[in-house]
Amino acid sequence: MHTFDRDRRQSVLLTVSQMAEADRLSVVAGVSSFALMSNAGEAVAREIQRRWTPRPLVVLCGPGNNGGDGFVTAHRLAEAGWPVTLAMWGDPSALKGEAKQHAQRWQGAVHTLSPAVLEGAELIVDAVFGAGLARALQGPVLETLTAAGRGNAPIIAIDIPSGVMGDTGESLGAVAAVLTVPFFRKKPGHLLQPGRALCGDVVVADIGTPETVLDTLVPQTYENHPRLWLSDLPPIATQDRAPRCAGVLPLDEDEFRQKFAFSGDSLTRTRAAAQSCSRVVVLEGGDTVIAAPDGQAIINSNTPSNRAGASVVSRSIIHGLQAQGMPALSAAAAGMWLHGAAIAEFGPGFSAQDWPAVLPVLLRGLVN
Ligand SMILES: NC(=O)C1=CN([C@@H]2O[C@H](COP(=O)(O)OP(=O)(O)OC[C@H]3O[C@@H](n4cnc5c(N)ncnc54)[C@H](OP(=O)(O)O)[C@@H]3O)[C@@H](O)[C@H]2O)[C@H](O)CC1
Ligand SMILES: [K+]
Repeated sequence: MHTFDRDRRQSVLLTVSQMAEADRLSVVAGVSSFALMSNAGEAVAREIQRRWTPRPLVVLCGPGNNGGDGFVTAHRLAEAGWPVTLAMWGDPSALKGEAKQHAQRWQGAVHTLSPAVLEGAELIVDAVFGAGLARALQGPVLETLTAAGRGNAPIIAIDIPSGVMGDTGESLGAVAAVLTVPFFRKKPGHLLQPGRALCGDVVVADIGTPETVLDTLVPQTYENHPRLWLSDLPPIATQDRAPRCAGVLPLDEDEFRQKFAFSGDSLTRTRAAAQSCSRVVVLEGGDTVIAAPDGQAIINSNTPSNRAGASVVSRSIIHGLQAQGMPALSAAAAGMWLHGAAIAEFGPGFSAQDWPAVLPVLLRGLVN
């Protein structure tokens, strides 16, 4: 995990402040903020056109750059012949920078944000707040998004559903999207619950951010993926009952609360626990977090999101891997990922005894 190679970069998660820094570094590297926003809004339009034929679509814009992206998406889809209605929360003349420039290119009306603008909508684009969410939704924003959530029109969120905190996945009034399009990399809030469930499908768009910005940012959080640990994987032996995992402390929510008093989101709590006990800690759940004492953390995204309670199977796998010399963080990440993949492949009835038969199938899938 300590070698920051090209493959592992694909799994990086950036915090809200790291993403802002990535934007700043992109500009230094010669990609303008105007271009980043064009690329962002166009990417969202493209993802919509890939999935739906033209139909009445309402874009809900906010007062910052998330709203700016929404103006670009609206502009691009209207150019392509879609019937687009745009509504904005806040005063359009107060928009700044590239959001203002992109808003000026929008030829249609700018309606005031209210539930009434949703009338007749068959698709809704949520571009109210993204990374800049600073407090709970209220007033017309909350009323309009709540009405959108109650209706039948699918919601597409630009960057992250408005109301989900990018660093923690906490919801401050968000409604569920069917599709979320973040840019460059995901943020922890796309994987931590309830954020993960509110995002629907997550499709990361390339908006021209140079990969080299990651050299400066030195991220510490990853989405679990075999590319993080495959090269550390030994042949596997398993135990048939839940063992003590020497360098790894796997805990479900109840066990965690009995042992630690940390509060906050699961990423923050697991990191704090790992640091305090100088071991790799796994907090099992629908958004399992694996954290090392040095601050590195991996969020597992292939476990069913309604999962709760301890898993004898994943603990057995972790123990088996560790017993064969796999480093603790890699063993914990591999164990959780392989368990999630096994459930997806063979169903929840899968047990530790099935493991020797299942592993080759999973490994073949990975190699292919
Ligand atoms: N690399 C990238 O990911 C890029 C992302 N882009 C897009 O930019 C947004 C982030 O833009 P930013 O302007 O920083 O933030 P927002 O648009 O999300 O919102 C900021 C404004 O919203 C106000 N705010 C925040 N929370 C609330 C609330 N609950 N109620 C009312 N108003 C709220 C905030 O007001 P303040 O008073 O707190 O200042 C701001 O006015 C990112 O999400 C992407 O969509 C770039 O376009 C391309 C690169
Ligand atoms: K949004």
